[in-house]
Amino acid sequence: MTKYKLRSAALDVLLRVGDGGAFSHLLLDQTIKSNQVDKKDHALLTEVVYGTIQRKLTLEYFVANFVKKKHKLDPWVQWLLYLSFYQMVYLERVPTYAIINEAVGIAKERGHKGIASFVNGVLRQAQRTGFPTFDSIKGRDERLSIETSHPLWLVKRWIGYYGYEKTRSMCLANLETKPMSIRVQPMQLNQKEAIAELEQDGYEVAPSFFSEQGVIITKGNVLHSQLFQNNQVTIQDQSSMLVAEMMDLQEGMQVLDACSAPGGKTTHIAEKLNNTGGIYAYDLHEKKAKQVKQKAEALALTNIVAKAADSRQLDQYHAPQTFDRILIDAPCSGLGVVRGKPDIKYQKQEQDIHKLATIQTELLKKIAPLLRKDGKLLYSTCTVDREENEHVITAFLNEHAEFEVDPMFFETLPSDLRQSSGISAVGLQIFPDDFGTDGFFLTRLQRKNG
Ligand SMILES: C[S@@+](CC[C@H](N)C(=O)[O-])C[C@H]1O[C@@H](n2cnc3c(N)ncnc32)[C@H](O)[C@@H]1O
Repeated sequence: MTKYKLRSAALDVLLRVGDGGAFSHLLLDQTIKSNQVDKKDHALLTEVVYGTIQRKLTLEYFVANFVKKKHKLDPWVQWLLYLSFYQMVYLERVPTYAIINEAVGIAKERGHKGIASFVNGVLRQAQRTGFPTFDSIKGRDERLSIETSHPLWLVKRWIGYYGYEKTRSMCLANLETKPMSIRVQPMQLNQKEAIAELEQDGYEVAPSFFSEQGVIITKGNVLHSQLFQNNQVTIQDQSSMLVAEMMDLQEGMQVLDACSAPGGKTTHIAEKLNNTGGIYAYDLHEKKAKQVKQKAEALALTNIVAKAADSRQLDQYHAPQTFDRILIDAPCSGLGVVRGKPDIKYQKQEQDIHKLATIQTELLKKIAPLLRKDGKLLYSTCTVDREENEHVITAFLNEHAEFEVDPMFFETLPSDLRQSSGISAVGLQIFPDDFGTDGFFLTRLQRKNG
């Protein structure tokens, strides 16, 4: 694929993400497949698409500096300018003349000569004068919002919760590339063996302290490795791996996974049970339950029953105090994973958080009675927001005097996490700038005297 076609494909993805709201990682995978993008070009296409979305607010600010009536431009012209500016500012290895030539070619093909000459003029002016700094933006919060490309409401919300310095640090971390991590299938090999095999194949890797099954990939595309192709490892963020690690699982247990699709944590739980006991894995729709079944099959795990149901109604199928362990990996705003899924930060609105907090509270209220007397319930989200995390737990505990946070949860955390600034009386908030992982919240509840 020529570099020109590659950028044209990137523009198609951006247009659909920008205007249709489709998730970028899914669309990118489809584009790579349908355009038969060479393996060597995957990285550039991915970088241009993710980088442009990641920096969208900054790029809008740059474009507004050169084009007075930006809103009058067709969306594809706007995105072509963002895409080109992204490369000019952040991709030093791509020569500016090539970026301009290709943008002009795309503009000619999709529009007409007039648009091509407009695009040429804008890009050449930026090349001549350079890009504006952020100093002239009035207001500290506004400046942070544009400089790090996080919506102003989110910046203000995080500052309110965590202070300016922490917010700035999180916003900057969200612009960096996160190393991929994998979870080793323990019935096939262990962390040490996986590390040895990957190193032998030229990967640079390190063990994760979040999970004895976790391996961090610092160099190399693990999707191309034999271990991944043979289903001996699965892709999972380290924070997400901590969830099953903190469930205090033992062989033979009966487990409920109330929000299970696509099955990352269900299969981890199944592995920790060494394929014994039983896991009821629920999610809202048949299609989602199928994802869990497929993941279980791929990893040769047979202790999972995946079903479609609204988990707020599980009392119809299961008697009170049935399960040894329960996981509520709740639907959430996903603000802890914007580094890997940058479109989330523009799609989510503050009202979504309020709605999600209501669902989370309902899930907890309806599911907690299914926990056995001496059982443990783990609540987690992949978001950084007190309303969905600490406040949901606090409100639940205020209304359910028979439950408490399990003090052993804190004592059994990996030691680096025990020192973390995200520890509170009701759980652990992992921030995206703390350990190079996704932002996550987790806590463990039990019945008092349990
Ligand atoms: C954070 S995701 C779960 C990720 C999953 N635990 C994993 O590790 O792969 C939350 C899931 O909750 C599901 N969900 C939302 N509301 C639900 C409900 N009322 N009952 C059951 N599942 C629900 C969503 O469909 C979504 O798949």
